[in-house]
Amino acid sequence: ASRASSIPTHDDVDGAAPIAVTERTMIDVNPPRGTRDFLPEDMRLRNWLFQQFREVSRLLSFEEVDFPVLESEALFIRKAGEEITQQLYNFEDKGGRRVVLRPEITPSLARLVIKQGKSVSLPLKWFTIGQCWRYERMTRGRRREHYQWNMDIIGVSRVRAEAELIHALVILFERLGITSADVGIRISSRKVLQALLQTYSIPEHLFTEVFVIVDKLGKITKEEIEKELVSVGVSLDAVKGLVEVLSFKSLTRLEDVLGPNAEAVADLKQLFSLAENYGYSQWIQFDASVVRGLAYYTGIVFEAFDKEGKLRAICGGGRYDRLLSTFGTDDIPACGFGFGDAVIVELLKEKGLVPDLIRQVDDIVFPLDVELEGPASKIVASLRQKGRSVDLVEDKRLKWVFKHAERVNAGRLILVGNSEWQRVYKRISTIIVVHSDCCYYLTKNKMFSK
Ligand SMILES: CC(=O)Nc1cnc2ccccc2c1
Repeated sequence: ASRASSIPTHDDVDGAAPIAVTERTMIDVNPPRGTRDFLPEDMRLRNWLFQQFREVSRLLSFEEVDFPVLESEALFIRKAGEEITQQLYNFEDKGGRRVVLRPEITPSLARLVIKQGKSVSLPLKWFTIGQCWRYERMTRGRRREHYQWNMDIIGVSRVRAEAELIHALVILFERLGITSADVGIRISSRKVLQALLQTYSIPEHLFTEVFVIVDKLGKITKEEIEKELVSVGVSLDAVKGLVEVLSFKSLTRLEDVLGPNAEAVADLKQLFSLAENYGYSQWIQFDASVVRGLAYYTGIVFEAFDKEGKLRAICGGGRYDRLLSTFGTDDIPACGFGFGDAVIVELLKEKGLVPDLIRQVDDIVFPLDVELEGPASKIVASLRQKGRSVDLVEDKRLKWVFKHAERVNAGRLILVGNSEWQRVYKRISTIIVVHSDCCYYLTKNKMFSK
């Protein structure tokens, strides 16, 4: 909590005549619940991470796009019971419109693709990094906002698209110094569950709800999962069958159950074969329990996880071939992933991989006399003109300036002096240079280097 200033009020000072006090209470200097400020050090890490995201996007020849954080609520109203739609940061604006702070990026991307219609040629490979919001009861003390890197491929129906997206993830992890011993990528397909639900003749309109419930595997108990499945109308023996297949970790076992012509098996085999050629097989594994919690996935789904099992999913994604048609246009195949800025930083800290991002300044300019402010300004202007970052310092003692030069890792310290100073520092010209690799200290008429 912020320190409130303590001004005596009437009751503090007994007996005194009431005095008019202008209550100077401090505003709460903390950001809203569940949100963060970024100090320079935090911002250097965030910018470094986002620079990695951008560089990987460039390597995959994705183009950057952006959307408003504020969206129409209608874009996110879905009836599948997803946590994300039950925590909408929604409100009515002054025009009486129902709006939200977006909880995810994909629906905005779908909206823009539809808006562009024929004016964009497919396939599209778009990426963005944007803040997403959720309104969580603070009981869980979890954050209400995070930044997400999203990569999406629109207009490619073959699993080549998923293979490309997974390549992006592998490149990103490798760039951060993370290996396949630290992180794995679990891959499955919603067509696995779909095929099973059909064998148990469960009606299609239940599929999405079943997916969202099954995604809670590992987060709630099996009994609760079974109870929720039965409550949406899945027969008990179907539940048993589902849970059994969801424990599969081998494609051949899956093929035994679904048969060699199952689409799910063909897709996954093709994906694992492409992975061989990309050279990232050691990063991926089939795991039938991966369903992901978003209602709109229709095919391959994947998520990256830390092999020590200490953290929540690092990122996740999948194919969503029906989303655009639910927004009223013809089917356009699509797949993508979302990669949050929180878990990855926790992982980097765990692995000691957080880079040492020091503050850097090329030059510090310090006029030694107040009447040298003018000449100092000329020096500053010419240095900045040359593209050097310059920190102009004034009203400080020289001792402080030297400390500051070290603190900000200055390449050079430029003291602007005049003839008097030359007499004082006999052997020193008016320009004293502090090199980053060795500092020159000045004591009374004597100079030595560290
Ligand atoms: C670990 C973390 O901060 N997760 C997080 C934080 N804020 C969100 C906001 C919207 C949607 C998902 C979110 C997820």
